[in-house]
Amino acid sequence: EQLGLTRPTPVQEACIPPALQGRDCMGCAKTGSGKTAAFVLPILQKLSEDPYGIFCLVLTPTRELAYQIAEQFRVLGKPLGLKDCIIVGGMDMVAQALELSRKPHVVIATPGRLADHLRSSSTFSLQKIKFLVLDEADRLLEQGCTDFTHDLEVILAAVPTNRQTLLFSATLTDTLTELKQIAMNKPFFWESPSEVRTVEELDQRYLLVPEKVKDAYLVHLVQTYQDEHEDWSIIIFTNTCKNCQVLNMMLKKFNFPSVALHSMMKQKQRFAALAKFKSSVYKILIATDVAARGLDIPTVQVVINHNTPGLPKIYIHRVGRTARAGRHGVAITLVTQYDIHLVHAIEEQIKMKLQEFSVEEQSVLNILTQVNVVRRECEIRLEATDFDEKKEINKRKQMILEGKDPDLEKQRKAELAKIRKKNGEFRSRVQQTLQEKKQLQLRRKLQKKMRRKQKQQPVAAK
Ligand SMILES: Nc1ncnc2c1ncn2[C@@H]1O[C@H](COP(=O)(O)OP(=O)(O)OP(=O)(O)O)[C@@H](O)[C@H]1O
Repeated sequence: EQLGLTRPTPVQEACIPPALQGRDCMGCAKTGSGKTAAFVLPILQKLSEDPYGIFCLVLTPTRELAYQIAEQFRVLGKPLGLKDCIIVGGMDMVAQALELSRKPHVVIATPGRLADHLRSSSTFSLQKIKFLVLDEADRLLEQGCTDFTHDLEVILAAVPTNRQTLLFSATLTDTLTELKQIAMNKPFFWESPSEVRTVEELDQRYLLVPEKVKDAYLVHLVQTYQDEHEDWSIIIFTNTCKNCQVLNMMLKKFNFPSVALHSMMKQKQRFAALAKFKSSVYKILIATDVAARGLDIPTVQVVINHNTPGLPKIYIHRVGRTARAGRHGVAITLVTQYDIHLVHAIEEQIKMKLQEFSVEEQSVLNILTQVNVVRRECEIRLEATDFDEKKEINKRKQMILEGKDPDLEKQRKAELAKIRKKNGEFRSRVQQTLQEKKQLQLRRKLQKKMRRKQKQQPVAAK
């Protein structure tokens, strides 16, 4: 009541009772529908009945999301005097180990850093946890650009089997089989009943643009929003860290209040950028998919996809950063001639058609040359800062911070690739042998049949 939550959302209404009854739960509900409170509330209820630490472990794919979930635990758990602890990469490991040893009630972690702690320290134990939560569960199991599977193995080996497991996401269905191996206790499964996979309050548009004039369209869209709206904030998603950085430099050149968020930034810069965007110091956040999932920023009215997402799932999460908790929002996807098949795949998945967004072409043409010149200038400036080289250095630094040896990691990856290649070759050899055997059997059968026929023919002739 104090927080203005007067009625449960459908996913809360469906999943809180079975969670309170002690059942494992898998909740698949649309973006912005209150999945976080759907697991936080029953956990707090159970914790209040039998408080101890470490009572619950929440895993989530990004560091920003871990802080956001912790915030929800803090707000809802304040009357209980809840003690939480956030374990994510890019932050001081010693301080984290100390916090873990103090037995907080709830640990909210990204898998990589938590697995590192488990490998390297014996100052804490997850052996007694009652709840294991995987938020954005499908992402945690995917082998995407960040592969969590090895770290998950380490974590799952450290938690008890008699725990209660809660899995949530807006896109669970592709990974159901894998998820059931984690929520083993005949999980209660709930999926929002609507066929369309995005929220009704979201106006979904596409804008067909030639690749070379994409940025001019982007500048035009942002300018229009700035001119026509008083209270506005936009997230622009782009495909790479470098593009994210260039676009931010470019929009700044045009005096737009923008800030970037991507994985090549230092963690402190990432948090600062997000905090300033949340508090509307900056009205535009340019981000890679590190911001695609889970972030709950109610003021975001527009999402612009500077590139069409390659996977419908990513589209669903990106556009879900607006139109949250019953609010309205717009998502505009810039589509080039090469991306039309991607839009079709998205439409097929979300079960609805995107509508065309109309733009006054002349206004775009008027700024085209200027935008392209500014973009080129920004690219040259960025190249001068060794951004690509930094990427390599950052990767190595990050690994060292996480207690890994970069060279060993490289070697490990190469060996893994070798094993995968060998396995692939072995599989194809087996398949080939099987096929050859099949053909041989078929040939033998045919020969037998022919022989039988030949034997019968002279008899018939007689
Ligand atoms: N019962 C409720 N009534 C009103 N608002 C709610 C309720 N429960 C949660 N909310 C609010 O809805 C917003 C979205 O919730 P939340 O971030 O949990 O969404 P989500 O389903 O996890 O979305 P995503 O799939 O994008 O991660 C939050 O600001 C939260 O405070």
